[in-house]
Formats: sequence, C-alpha cells, structure tokens
Amino acid sequence: MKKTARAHTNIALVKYWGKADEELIIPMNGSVSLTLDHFYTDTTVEFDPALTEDIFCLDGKQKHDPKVAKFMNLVRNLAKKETFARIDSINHVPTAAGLASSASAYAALALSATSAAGLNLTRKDLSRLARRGSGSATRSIFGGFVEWHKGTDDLTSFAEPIEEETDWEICMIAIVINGHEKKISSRHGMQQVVKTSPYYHEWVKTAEEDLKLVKQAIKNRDFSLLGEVSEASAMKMHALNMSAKPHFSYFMPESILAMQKIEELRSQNIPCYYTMDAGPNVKVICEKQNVAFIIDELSKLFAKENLLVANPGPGARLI
Ligand SMILES: O=C(O)C[C@@](O)(CF)CCOP(=O)(O)OP(=O)(O)O
Repeated sequence: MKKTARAHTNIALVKYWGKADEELIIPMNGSVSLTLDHFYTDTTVEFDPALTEDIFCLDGKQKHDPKVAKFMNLVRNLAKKETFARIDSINHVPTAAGLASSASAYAALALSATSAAGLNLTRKDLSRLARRGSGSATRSIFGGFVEWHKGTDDLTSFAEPIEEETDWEICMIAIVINGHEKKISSRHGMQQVVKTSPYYHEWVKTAEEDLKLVKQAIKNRDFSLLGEVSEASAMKMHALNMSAKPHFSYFMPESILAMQKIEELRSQNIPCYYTMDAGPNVKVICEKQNVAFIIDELSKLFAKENLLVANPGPGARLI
C-alpha cells in the first residue's frame, strides 16, 4: 500500500535548543512555533517484501541516511512488521539552510510510513513518533501556532496546537541568504552548547518565561509582545552558540545587515521582528498589511527571488 503525506515546516518563536535525552530527543525546554504554508515536504512510502533494505530517495537522488533507516525501524516495531520500504521525499524547502527542513521531512515521513504500514496513529502519537526523527518535526504534525510540551519521557514529550486555524494575519518573510548546506547541524550545534556554554542554565530558565509570554501574546493578539519575545529567544539561542567552547555562529554578514534593516524599519514604526535558526537565513515576523512595504524595503538590500513570504500553514495530512 503506497501512501503520500505532506507536512509543512515550522519556524520556532520560542526556540528548542538542547536535549535532555539524545536518544528519545527530549528537549531541555518547551517551545512554540508557527507552521508555514510556503515550505513543505511530500513523502511517499511503500512497503515491499521483495526489498532487502529500505530505499530512500531525496529530491530524486538515492541517499543513505542512517537516521531514516533508524526511524523506519521504529515504524516497523510499532507495526510489528519486518518488511523494508521505498521512501521518496521531495523537499519544497531549501534543504538544511535553517528553514527547518528536517521538521517537515520527519513529520511527513511519520505520517506516510505509519499509514503505509496500516497504522492509524492519533496526531498526538504521530507527534511523539516524529519527535524521534527530529525534535522540531514534532510540531509540524499540527498547523498554525503549536506548542511542544517538553515532557520528561517518550510519553509526555509531544506537541499540540495552540491555534491551528489561526485567523491572525501574521506572516514570515524568509530572507534566503545562503541556501546551501549549513556547516554545523542543529543536532551538533545544540550538543556543543548544552555541554560547554556557561549560560545554558539561564537559557532554560528564561525559556519557560518566554513560553508563557508568547502564549499570552497569541491569546491577546499582542503583536509587539509576540515579536519581542521571539526576537529575544532567537538572539539568546545564538548567544549560546557564541559562548560555547569552541564558539561558533551561524551569522553571515548579510544576516546582520538584515537584522539592522528590520531594526531600522521598527524605528520608523513599522512593526516587524526577526528570528534565526541553525543557518544564516533571517526570517522577518510581520503582519500581513505591512508585507508589501517591508518587501520593498528589503529588496533594496536583497534580490527579490530570495525574499519568500509565508503565511500560517496546515498540519500534516495524507494527499
Ligand atoms: O526549531 C527550533 O525550535 C529551533 C531550531 O530550528 C534551530 F534554531 C532547532 C531545530 O533543531 P532540529 O533540527 O529539530 O534538531 P534535532 O532534534 O537534533 O533533529
């Protein structure tokens, strides 16, 4: 039975950056994200008894990814199956450029693989399973604003929607500064930070407060609070990287340029904030009515084809 699932990427407003458990991918702190419509992954899975190993193709090219094989074993255990499968994934996201492509990839794989195996998991259990592939994938099972409860074990660490069909006209403009593979993966980057940054303990403490504030902002449609908390969470995350040993940074000169431009627009009373993930790209958080003006301003510094507008998007579904 062949099944295809589509899952969208999400951008964290309050960041996940560090694991309490590497194997189960239990985070040190809770996080909140916005699932986007523009970036998504389509994944098709078909179990075939004639196969002697899983065959994984990403964007049409066969790849050997031990994380995918490990993930498929989880699905086989759940389905009490021994059969191998053909997995075809198409990423409508600049891969590994800090646009959280692992989020959409593992959410789509969790849904398509379990469906092809004849399972019918609840979205909560899909979220727990996707988490085992990549932490941020736990949130892409749902649409709109999503919270990942950090939990303490495999059963209690899962995501759930805060507002799936949000009517809040929030947009994100992804400034694609460098669509190439990032040098330090999120997995490696956050490991280094947990182990060596002197500020890590403070990060966990303030993240819990950020979580409360961002949920309050969503509830009250308080855009400036949402933007301030999100921008601060991202900058604290990147400060951890610069205080690790050895220190590292995802910033490129154009990243700083973009952040300064956003701060300039804000000083001209255009409400807009920035966030960044494990790559040089800067994402602008703004309201729909200001998108055109902000794009005009940004296109004085960046090529228009590198300014990608995204709106709140849906959760993972079979297509
Ligand atoms: O999404 C966020 O909260 C913030 C980040 O995107 C980076 F800024 C973390 C993404 O980490 P992920 O790729 O999920 O790591 P994994 O669990 O080691 O696979």
